[in-house]
Amino acid sequence: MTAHVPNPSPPARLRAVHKAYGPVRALQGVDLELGQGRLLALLGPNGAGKSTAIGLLLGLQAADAGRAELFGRPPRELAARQQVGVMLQTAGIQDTLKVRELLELTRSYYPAPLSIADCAAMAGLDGLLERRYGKLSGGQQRRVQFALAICGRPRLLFLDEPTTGLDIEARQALWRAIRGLVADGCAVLLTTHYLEEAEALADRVAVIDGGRIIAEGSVAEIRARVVQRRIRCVTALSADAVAAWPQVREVRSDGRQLEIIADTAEQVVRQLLAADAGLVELEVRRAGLAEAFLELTRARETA
Ligand SMILES: Nc1ncnc2c1ncn2[C@@H]1O[C@H](COP(=O)(O)OP(=O)(O)OP(=O)(O)O)[C@@H](O)[C@H]1O
Repeated sequence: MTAHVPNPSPPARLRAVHKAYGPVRALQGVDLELGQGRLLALLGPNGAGKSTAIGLLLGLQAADAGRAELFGRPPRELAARQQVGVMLQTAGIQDTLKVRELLELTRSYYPAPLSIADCAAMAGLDGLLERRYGKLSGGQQRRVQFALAICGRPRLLFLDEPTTGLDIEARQALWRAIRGLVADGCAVLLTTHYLEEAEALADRVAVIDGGRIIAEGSVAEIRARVVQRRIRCVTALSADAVAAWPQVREVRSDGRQLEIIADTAEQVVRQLLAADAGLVELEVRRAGLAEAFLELTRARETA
């Protein structure tokens, strides 16, 4: 990597941003900061304000109050834009062009782009360069979109649902490429509905709901907001009987297995084993990011 003069301004920052569309208050005082070499996952239910936040950072829309900055500059400035790569859900890519032509065109906007061979290797485009974009499968098009996002050697990358429609192998390959970019110092803002994707890639997670950041921290910190344990087993005990025990919050049965959500595991497991000597397939796991996310957003709904 080239040595950069230390720059105190983070790659992306929203400061006390408000944005309304008529009566809809899409963002209500949002602060967000993404540092160099970091991956921030922005999570939220439909309509939470994620696209609006990204739109402001890309300079596609203007804030009603507060500021959006890229590298300390207004997002529309060319110097800021030339350091940014973008993979949005609405791609707007000319589908009569061949993949190689698309890459050449996009590379020409940047001062020091990657070679076509490097883009193809990083995005898994083997054998696709001479194909027309419009004739590719959805997953192949997604990989081309990723190649176009990274071809300018960006220091800041926006990835909006990057792995939607990719098979497991292609998803893992993309995750490897994203990790490589972050290790090289690129800052990445990721939105995803796959919480295991955020869990696998993010240093930090910001949960947005109703236009406000309702939680922010490392994956472990967000996970720790939910202390629950999930206990699974095959038992002769009924779901109703177990649901009445102290520390048990919820019990579900699929007809074969019970799934018990509890505040702590030990006491419930002891009680299960004491009550059913024939109990098998016991499994205890802590809540993941998905459960934490659901609990956080549900808590806001009922607040
Ligand atoms: N151009 C617009 N005109 C009017 N309302 C809009 C417009 N764009 C977004 N909204 C509204 O603003 C709110 C935030 O929308 P936004 O698209 O930012 O959410 P999101 O978190 O990206 O949702 P999704 O996960 O569904 O893409 C929603 O209530 C949405 O209906």
